[in-house]
Amino acid sequence: MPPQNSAHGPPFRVAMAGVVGRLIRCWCRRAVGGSLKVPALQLHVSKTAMGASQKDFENAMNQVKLLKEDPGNEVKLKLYALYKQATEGPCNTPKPGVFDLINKAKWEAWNALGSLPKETARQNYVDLVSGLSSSSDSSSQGKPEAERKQAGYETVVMTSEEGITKIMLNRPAKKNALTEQMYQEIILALEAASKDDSAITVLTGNGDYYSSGNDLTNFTNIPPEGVEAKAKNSAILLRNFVGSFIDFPKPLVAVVNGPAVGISVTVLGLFDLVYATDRATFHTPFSHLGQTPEGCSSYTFPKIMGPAKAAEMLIFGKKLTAGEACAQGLVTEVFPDSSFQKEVWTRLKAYSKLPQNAMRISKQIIRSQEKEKLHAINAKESSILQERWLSSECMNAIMNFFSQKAKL
Ligand SMILES: CCCC/C=C/CC(=O)SCCNC(=O)CCNC(=O)[C@H](O)C(C)(C)COP(=O)(O)OP(=O)(O)OC[C@H]1O[C@@H](n2cnc3c(N)ncnc32)[C@H](O)[C@@H]1OP(=O)(O)O
Repeated sequence: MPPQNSAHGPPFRVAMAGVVGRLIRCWCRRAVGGSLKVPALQLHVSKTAMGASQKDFENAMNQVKLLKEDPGNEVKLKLYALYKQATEGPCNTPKPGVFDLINKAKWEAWNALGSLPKETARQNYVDLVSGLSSSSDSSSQGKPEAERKQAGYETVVMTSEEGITKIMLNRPAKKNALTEQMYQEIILALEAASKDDSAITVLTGNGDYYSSGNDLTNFTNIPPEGVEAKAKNSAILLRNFVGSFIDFPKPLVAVVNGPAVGISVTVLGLFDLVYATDRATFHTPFSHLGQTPEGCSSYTFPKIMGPAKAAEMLIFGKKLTAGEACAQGLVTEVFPDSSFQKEVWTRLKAYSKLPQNAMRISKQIIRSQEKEKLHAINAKESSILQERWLSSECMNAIMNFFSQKAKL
């Protein structure tokens, strides 16, 4: 008998029978479909392959997603083969049948690598992606500098001006819901911002929302390996995403231009300043979604606002106004919507002229006191969510959203 939260247990059967059967059939088609996918989309990473080159490997996997041009099937096959070799070693599966053309091509590409060591395959993957990225970037090099918009991002807009790097979530039609690509682009953007010459980094949203949190369609893109693998990969992505906020070395400011939901609220506890328009609201409907807190909020929220107020938000899903969030210490200051942008940017431009190194070192002294603890909490929250995502409570809540477009 499979466990209650198994992909093949009751929740899955309920979903199959439910009004969203069409959606599930679509998942299944994707799962057995013959399309040739670039392996970066499968974020499962060998746990044994740790160290600096593993980080390069993960970055390369993220870079593949951001390629502007399709590299073509030959290169995709090469990437696939190197990825498999780097993570699993020499080809270990039976050769697909003669009519299974795509899987046969993939198998042959992997098999052709023979006994190439995992480390070499990982290095070759990184080198291949680096070559692809630089040739795809070269097409944007002739852009006027005045644009100051940094190339390579599709779901966020990254700009640098007057000592401030701004990362703007850019899916206004979907309320800036965070897709997997968006999480990855934010990780990359934060990494780039941490190394650029700006004094301050800002995260904000385009349109009327700051962000509606995790894009619930993320849960519908099930890989051939199944829902357990999906949950595992999502937990890795979540952990990396939150980790890049924990480790961010410079002053980090949230310019909350409208309502914020879910993970876009929880990570606010890791920012140095949170400025909000009076139109903003702060909502963490985790229990409604059968989920549990992330973004280190199980630790930062009780610390910031006290355990009772934290419980109201994180357990009972109480939505706070900007004024309430400010009174509870989650928001630094609230501005009238009519003058929000002007007032906030004037303030930030003044701050950006303060001595950079002093600001950076001050931040690091503050963060260093609990960095390890935050990473441990992030790991724990991510692993608990990995289980939660497989629960019937969570699956049913997501089904509801898609079947009724239920508003929380
Ligand atoms: C891998 C890491 C995982 C980390 C996990 C994090 C947990 C969380 O973040 S939990 C929070 C998840 N978010 C939600 O539950 C919000 C769901 N959305 C809503 O409740 C509503 O859309 C809204 C209250 C945010 C806005 O309602 P409103 O009536 O103003 O606008 P809509 O017509 O509903 O939205 C416009 C458009 O955008 C789509 N959309 C909005 N938010 C999401 C979302 N989170 N996921 C997917 N899609 C979203 C909405 O479906 C509409 O799409 P269509 O125009 O195609 O209908």
